[in-house]
Amino acid sequence: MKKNKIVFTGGGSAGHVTPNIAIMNKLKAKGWDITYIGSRKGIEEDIITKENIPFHGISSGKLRRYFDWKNFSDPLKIMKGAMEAYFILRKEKPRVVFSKGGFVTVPVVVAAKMLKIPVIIHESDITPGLANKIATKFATKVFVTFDETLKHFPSDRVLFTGSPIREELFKGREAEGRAWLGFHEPKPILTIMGGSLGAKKINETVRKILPTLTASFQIVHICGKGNVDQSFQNKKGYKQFEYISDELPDILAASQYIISRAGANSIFEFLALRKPMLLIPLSRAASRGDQILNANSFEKKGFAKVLLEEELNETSLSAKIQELQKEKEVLVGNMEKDSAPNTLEIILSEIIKIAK
Ligand SMILES: CC(=O)N[C@H]1[C@@H](OP(=O)(O)OP(=O)(O)OC[C@H]2O[C@@H](n3ccc(=O)[nH]c3=O)[C@H](O)[C@@H]2O)O[C@H](CO)[C@@H](O)[C@@H]1O
Repeated sequence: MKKNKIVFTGGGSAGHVTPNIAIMNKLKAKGWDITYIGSRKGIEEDIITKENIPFHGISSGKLRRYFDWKNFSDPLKIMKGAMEAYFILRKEKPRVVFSKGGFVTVPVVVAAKMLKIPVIIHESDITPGLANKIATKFATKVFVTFDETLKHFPSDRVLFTGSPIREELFKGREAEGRAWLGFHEPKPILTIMGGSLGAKKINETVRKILPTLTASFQIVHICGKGNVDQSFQNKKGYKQFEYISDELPDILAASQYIISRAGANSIFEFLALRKPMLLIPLSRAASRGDQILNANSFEKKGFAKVLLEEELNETSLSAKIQELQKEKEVLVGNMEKDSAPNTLEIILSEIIKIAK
């Protein structure tokens, strides 16, 4: 077995990748050697190679609980992925595989189990996704972001850690953010983030009320790959991006308000940065409803306002933004009182314990 090697996996959307960065950077600083396995051509390849971490791409397929013609071809892709993962792990000989979820992780954890390599998984959402449900069967330990999630996993293997947040996010500089955006007016900045892959209905509704919005705010709109609308490119006080990487800390530092999907990692980042947020969770029609639970938990704790996608239209969005402005101080006050666990320390010490 090679000394000090840990393999990370996770992908499909940025939420299954960015928390790994927080942990990998800390482990690297402690002298651990890190390698990543993700899907070929997935969002993870770009994000991870930018971090200078060796990346192995494998074949991956989606697991579905509903009929789709791809249900015939995807199992073959998953089997191919498992074989590829098996040979990578056999060569890399890590002490632990850390899996952040997403379909690509299933073949990796299966291969790790075959090679008797301990597996740790992290579940970000209140209820476990299908990939993590399967992966749990092969896991030595399961970390969870929400304490409400503890009941969904075997009590002897689950640990409440909270959400690992990249350190860079706390180093944002407001003035640099405003300068980079070219926002020089005193109006507050409202950042709209439709999840790491974008959100069509949020994008459309925002653009419909843009004249009203830009009268009160300067708008940063992260709309997802292929969703930038060229007809709004020269609109004053409105900047669109497909995805923001290195500049995100500065932009969040410059933002007074956030409108976002309720992806677990994003909302814990906004909480840590004390940003008043309006959450528009992905609907049950398009998901298993995990974001609705995430959003409801944040609303109940007084950290966020929530607008359901089914109720999203120009009028409801405008009204909720006004509520957000009115309740800003209360929301920030509640966030200030939150005592988050010492996530990175807990996670690092558990990983190292299992790796030894
Ligand atoms: C459509 C879908 O299945 N969404 C799921 C996915 O969301 P998604 O991938 O959108 O994940 P999150 O909102 O949890 O995290 C997104 C991450 O990407 C970063 N980011 C985002 C946009 C950007 O321009 N730049 C950037 O760096 C955010 O700071 C955050 O760290 O994983 C989450 C965590 O399991 C789930 O809660 C979501 O339900």
